[in-house]
Amino acid sequence: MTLTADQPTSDTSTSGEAAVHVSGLWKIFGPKADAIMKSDDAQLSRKDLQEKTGHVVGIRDVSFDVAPGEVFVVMGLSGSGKSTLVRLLTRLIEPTAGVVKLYGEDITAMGDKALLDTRRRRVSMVFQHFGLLPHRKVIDNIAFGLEVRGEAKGGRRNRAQEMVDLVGLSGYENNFPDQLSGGMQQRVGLARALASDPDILMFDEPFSALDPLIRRDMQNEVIRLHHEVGKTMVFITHDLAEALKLGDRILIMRDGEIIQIGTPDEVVAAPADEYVRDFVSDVPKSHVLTLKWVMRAEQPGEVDASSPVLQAGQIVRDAARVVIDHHGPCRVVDGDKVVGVVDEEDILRVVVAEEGLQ
Ligand SMILES: Nc1ncnc2c1ncn2[C@@H]1O[C@H](COP(=O)(O)OP(=O)(O)OP(=O)(O)O)[C@@H](O)[C@H]1O
Repeated sequence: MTLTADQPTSDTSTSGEAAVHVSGLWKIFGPKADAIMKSDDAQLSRKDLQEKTGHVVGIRDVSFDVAPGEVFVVMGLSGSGKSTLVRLLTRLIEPTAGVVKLYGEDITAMGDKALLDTRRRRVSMVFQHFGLLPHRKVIDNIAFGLEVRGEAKGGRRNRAQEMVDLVGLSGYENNFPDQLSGGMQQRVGLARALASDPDILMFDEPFSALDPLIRRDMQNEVIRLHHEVGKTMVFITHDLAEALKLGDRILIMRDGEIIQIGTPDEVVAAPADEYVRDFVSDVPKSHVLTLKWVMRAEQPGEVDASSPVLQAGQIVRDAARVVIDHHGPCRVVDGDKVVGVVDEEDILRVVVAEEGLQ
């Protein structure tokens, strides 16, 4: 979600119990992964390890927490390890080392039955290929997970109908998947994922196959649904614009490693290295940066109690009108405390730098 004045910047550390807790997670692909993990070879680069042993490092020593209700985006180029990571989060593939906890439950230590149960209760996945059952109507596709869970027919029908309405598919309940457009099929996928009322929704590049306008609609749909149902979301994408639009925080991966974790404005304003800088170089800064990145220290006497007040977390573009209309410095506050000032020039500097990009 883009940050607005009344949305606090999400903290990079999470207090209390995390929705997803990952620590020291590794995945090495190949028959001798466990032996490699215990040897010095684990320290080799992905390329060197592959050349020496034929094994591939999918994920290397990854740790992070996702807070309840957060939209956490994992982004990276093809081959960076995004799909491997999301599969490890539900143990669809076995980690070579490390711990994954979902709402405090250590799934890496569970037996098969407990794992299945936790997966069913806690998580729903939405994939790029919708995985709809072609011979079932929309409503029965949506109810499928509830059926597997053994819920009674009446209850699951009602729940599925609620989900049909929630994702805007009313009137299409009795259609078959191939009678729907790609965007509508993905809405069925979303409704099916939500039907079982999971704590966490995981999306693996769900909109990559959709054309740009439908894709934008679906991104807005995810934002709307997040406002309505408030679920924790882990969203995988290779598209930076999508990551910036949806993420409270973004994890950027390269070669199976974390390069940066930050809020959209942190990633754009303070890229961790050249790889991230390259990614964000085309981003229109005024759409992402918050006032905290463009404000300056207050000079004595330049603002007073009548100067407009703006929140440090407000997006530059959204604050521009107030600042420009005021014709003078405005106060920037974090909570009640004045933390800096901005004037027309500070805003224009960002906007003009952005013009230079085009
Ligand atoms: N089963 C496997 N066996 C061997 N190597 C694998 C396996 N699965 C993934 N890899 C390798 O692990 C690395 C990470 O792959 P992964 O699919 O997680 O990346 P990705 O970021 O999701 O890429 P894409 O966007 O193309 O799906 C790649 O080098 C890939 O070739």
